Amino acid sequence: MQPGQQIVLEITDLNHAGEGVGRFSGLVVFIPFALPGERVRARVTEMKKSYARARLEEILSPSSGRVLPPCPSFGSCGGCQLLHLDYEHQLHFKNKVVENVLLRLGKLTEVEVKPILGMENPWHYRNKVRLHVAWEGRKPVLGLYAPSSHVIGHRIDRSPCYILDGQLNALARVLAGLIKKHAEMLAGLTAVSLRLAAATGETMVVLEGASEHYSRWKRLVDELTAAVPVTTVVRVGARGKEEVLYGEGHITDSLDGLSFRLSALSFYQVNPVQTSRLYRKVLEYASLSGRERVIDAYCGVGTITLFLARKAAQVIGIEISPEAVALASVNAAQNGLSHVSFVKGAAEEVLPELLAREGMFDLVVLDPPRQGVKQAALESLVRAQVPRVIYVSCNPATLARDLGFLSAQGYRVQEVQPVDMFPHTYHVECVAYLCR
Ligand SMILES: C[S@@+](CC[C@H](N)C(=O)[O-])C[C@H]1O[C@@H](n2cnc3c(N)ncnc32)[C@H](O)[C@@H]1O
Repeated sequence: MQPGQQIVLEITDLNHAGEGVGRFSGLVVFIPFALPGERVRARVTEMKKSYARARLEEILSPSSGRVLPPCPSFGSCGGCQLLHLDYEHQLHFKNKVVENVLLRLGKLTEVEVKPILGMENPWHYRNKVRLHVAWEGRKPVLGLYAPSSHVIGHRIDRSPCYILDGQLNALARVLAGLIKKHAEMLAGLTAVSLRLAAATGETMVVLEGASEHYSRWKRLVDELTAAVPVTTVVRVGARGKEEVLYGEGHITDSLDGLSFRLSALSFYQVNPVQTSRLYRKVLEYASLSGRERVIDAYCGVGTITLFLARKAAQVIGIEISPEAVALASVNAAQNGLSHVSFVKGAAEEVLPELLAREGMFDLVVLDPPRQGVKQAALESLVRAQVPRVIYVSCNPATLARDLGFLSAQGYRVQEVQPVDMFPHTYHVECVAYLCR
């Protein structure tokens, strides 16, 4: 086999990124957009020692799960990878990814992986989008990047995004028109993020970029806020410095009876329907009686912390971002939860200190970024013999690595519940429950 060669092969699997996997002359071949059960013709694009990559050219016999992608940008936009696969098959694929990775990377042979919690309506679910501004000569174009590139793959003025909330699609269209109209004033604008608080309808627009002429961006803000309901507009400049251009600089959402203030850079789950199911699962595993002392590590603006606090005696949140910690404290106060506190710092430093200094905690919740939990934090759980741990993860590979470590150190992984937070993409969220 060599680059440029045409090959015909059967697709037997999908890899973690949703690409078709087959074999040719004994070598594994990855083919984006090919599906298991298909026989395809493909052209080899890359050869490595242990695998090859190829471009799909013709589907000789299609999979029963293949559907026509509704979005005209599918394939050229980096947002969705699975729009060609029907939703039931997507859910099945995600369950398999989790099972395989727990076995392969975590060496966990006896873990029960529950059937993934899918969405009843898996469309227009996202409450946030980051749109890039690409300058085609002097003309700015607003859209989503193509896969692994800095070229616009989906222009938001031409067609809506099928996984983005309808209100944000409408806002994005108006914004794209205004950006084109005011092109000469917007030098330096690189990206625009839109966020919706789905329960309250409040919206935030975040303009990103560096310019010597920010004052000129004001025209855009004036016209935008006159044309569509926008709650606040913020500019984020170099080193994450925020400047409020309109409104208060934050929006407020509510989830299961709790309200959360969010600012331009706060982490907040992007799928409100599934977030509620995810957090309820955490609460179910926590099975709190009201007497427990709990730590919520990687707590963001205090979302899971406050869910837990309604049922626990004490909850301490740990978070590295000072802005998120400040919002978490505001959120605790505005929900009237006074037995909650937050510590600013890295979980790998704060968690060992808290566990050594503050006596026994009944439960630790972990919800790290994609890199997973640092070794020092995991070791501190083992040392302190924390009886129960709940691990929320957006990356099955690091989840498997960390569960593998904890299970070798005396924890038993009772159950793993995948939750489909990101339909039509290869991403999968999980909640794992562990006991000593
Ligand atoms: C996946 S988010 C979870 C936030 C929150 N639990 C939620 O559901 O909204 C991960 C959070 O961890 C924070 N973070 C990243 N690295 C950290 C570290 N080393 N120690 C503590 N927090 C960290 C990020 O700022 C982010 O708020």
